[in-house]
Amino acid sequence: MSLVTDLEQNKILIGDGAMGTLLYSYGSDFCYEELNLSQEEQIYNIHRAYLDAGADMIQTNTYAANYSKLERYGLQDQVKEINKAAVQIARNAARSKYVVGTIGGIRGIKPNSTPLDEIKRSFREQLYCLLMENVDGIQLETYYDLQELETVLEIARKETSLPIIAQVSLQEVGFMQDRTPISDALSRLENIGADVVGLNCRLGPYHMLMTLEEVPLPKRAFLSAFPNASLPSYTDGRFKYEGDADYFKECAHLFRQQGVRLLGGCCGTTPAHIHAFSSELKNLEPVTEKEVKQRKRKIVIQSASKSNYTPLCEEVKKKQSIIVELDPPRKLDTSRFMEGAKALKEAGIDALTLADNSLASPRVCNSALGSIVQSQLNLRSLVHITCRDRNLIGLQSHLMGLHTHGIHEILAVTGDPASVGDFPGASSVYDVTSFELIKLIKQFNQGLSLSGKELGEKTAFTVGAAFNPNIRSIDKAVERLEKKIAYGADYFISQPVFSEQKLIDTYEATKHIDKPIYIGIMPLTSSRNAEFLHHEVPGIKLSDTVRDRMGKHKDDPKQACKEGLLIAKSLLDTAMELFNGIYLITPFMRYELTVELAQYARANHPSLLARRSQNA
Ligand SMILES: Cc1cc2nc3c(=O)[nH]c(=O)nc-3n(C[C@H](O)[C@H](O)[C@H](O)COP(=O)(O)OP(=O)(O)OC[C@H]3O[C@@H](n4cnc5c(N)ncnc54)[C@H](O)[C@@H]3O)c2cc1C
Ligand code: MET
Ligand SMILES: [Zn+2]
Repeated sequence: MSLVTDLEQNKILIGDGAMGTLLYSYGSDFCYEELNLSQEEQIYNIHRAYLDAGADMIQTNTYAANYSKLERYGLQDQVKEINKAAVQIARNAARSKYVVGTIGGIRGIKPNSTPLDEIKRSFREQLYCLLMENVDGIQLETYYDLQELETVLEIARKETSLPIIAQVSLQEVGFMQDRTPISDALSRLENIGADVVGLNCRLGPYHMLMTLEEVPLPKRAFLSAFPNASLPSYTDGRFKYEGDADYFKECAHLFRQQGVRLLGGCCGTTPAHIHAFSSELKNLEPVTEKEVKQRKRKIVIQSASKSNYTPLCEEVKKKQSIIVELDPPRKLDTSRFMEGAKALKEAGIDALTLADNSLASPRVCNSALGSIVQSQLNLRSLVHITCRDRNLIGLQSHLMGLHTHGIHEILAVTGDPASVGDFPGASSVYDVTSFELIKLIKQFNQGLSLSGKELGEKTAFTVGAAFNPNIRSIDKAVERLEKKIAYGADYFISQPVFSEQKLIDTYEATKHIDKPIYIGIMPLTSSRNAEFLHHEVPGIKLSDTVRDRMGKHKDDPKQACKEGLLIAKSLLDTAMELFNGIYLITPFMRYELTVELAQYARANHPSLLARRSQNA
């Protein structure tokens, strides 16, 4: 008799429930799979408890017993011992019941770049260890990434004719993380040769049942479901699941009605949940027909404001343009900031850029100010977003807020680490890199959140990325530009450049790049400012001539400032010969300096002037 023949003979089989969360509830907090070696009896007792509750099939305690996951505990060299012990314990407990060797997905819910090659290596090793022992089948479970599951299932199918159960985890009702409908995912797994296809983990019966309503009965496979007990709560520093196993009694019938033939539990479930399933379904046959619900197609609409919005990067491709950074204040009074924004608007700039807590110190929220600037001054705002201050939840909520405020221009940057700022103990989040942030923003333009959830509208963001031409090897910086383009960057904004030769070198190194580059120009305000930048800011080097020129006015702040403006104007002239975009950086809220530079550019560079009169 095999598991599959049992299923073929119109039986509903009951699987076991959670292993990991049960061990956690008993106080284990290390590597659950290691317990196969050190706490054999405890694992045996858990298996027995599930069997006594009515399970027809149990899983080996090997969910994470592969190289990639054991490596976190320094146990990567014990893959064989751990899997071997797991099967032996389960086999002893199961007696005549089925034992399946469980292998869990490696890629989690967070976008995870564990390469497929590593996954394959890790998977093969664990699979061989399990197959060498006496298992009745293989259970592949908790796969968020369909590509990963398809890859490992293909391997497993070639290696064994034993029954294979292949289960994905829901992202939301009806869908995988990459927006593949669950019905398509399960049919692909069936086509690769899985004997049982289904769902496990992350969500409970409610979401799984709604999903299964849209899933037809597979033709050559059987359906399985291993729901979580509930959503978890976090209380007193511990994760907890609702313990109400009676709820699973009613659910058992609903799963049966959806055509499920193998029913077990995942996180938070206990022997009591499995008993609820088994006692309700004991004498019932599975359904052989079902009505499948068709999902209503949602229409994703283009953002209302997109139709009449011309992105900065489109404008700058045609004519030169100037954007100016004016950073939100560190204090609550925003009057000088607003005066500056108004003066810059009058000087004819194309956009105001607002940093995101630059140098990792808190400032008035740039999106709040950016929104006020747009609505009160009718001046385009370009807000910077760092990966430092917001986790994936905060980042996405922030993007939705920007969209709501009609802000479409974003500069996506890593962000100076918290250690350089006013709160060195604060955490630097970095859930995503600047590359991934660019991609995430572009996904919003498809109307999808990071996890593939529909946003109901497409955003109209254009994404700038940072470019640092001041590093020693310009080629490396250019490589990063190319990579950022591959991730979706529409244009670049550079760190300030302080030498004409550097401008020329930068032009030469980037002239093949077909995305606009805004070259940074920042007026020096004093000799001390020049020396600080030269000596203390990574990557920035001033030429001797510039330092000498500023040094001559060490004791005369007014003259030093004038000299700084002269230097900036000269750099501006060169930059405007070479680049279409200019990015003026306002030092210390001294907007009169960037106003003067913007006016100078207008007066001295006809192409910019021409565009102004065209727009007028
Ligand atoms: C125009 C502009 C605006 C900025 N605005 C802000 C802001 O609002 N708030 C803020 O906190 N910070 C801001 N920064 C600073 C920025 O976040 C940091 O300078 C960051 O280290 C570089 O940003 P990035 O996203 O381009 O980094 P990336 O290019 O993604 O680089 C990420 C990491 O790789 C390293 N790296 C970069 N180039 C190379 C290379 N060639 N080889 C090897 N490693 C490399 C970097 O040091 C960094 O640690 C801004 C920078 C620029 C240029
Ligand atoms: N079967 C595994 C366990 O219960 C599944 C975990 S899903 C994160 O430990
Ligand atoms: Zn689970």
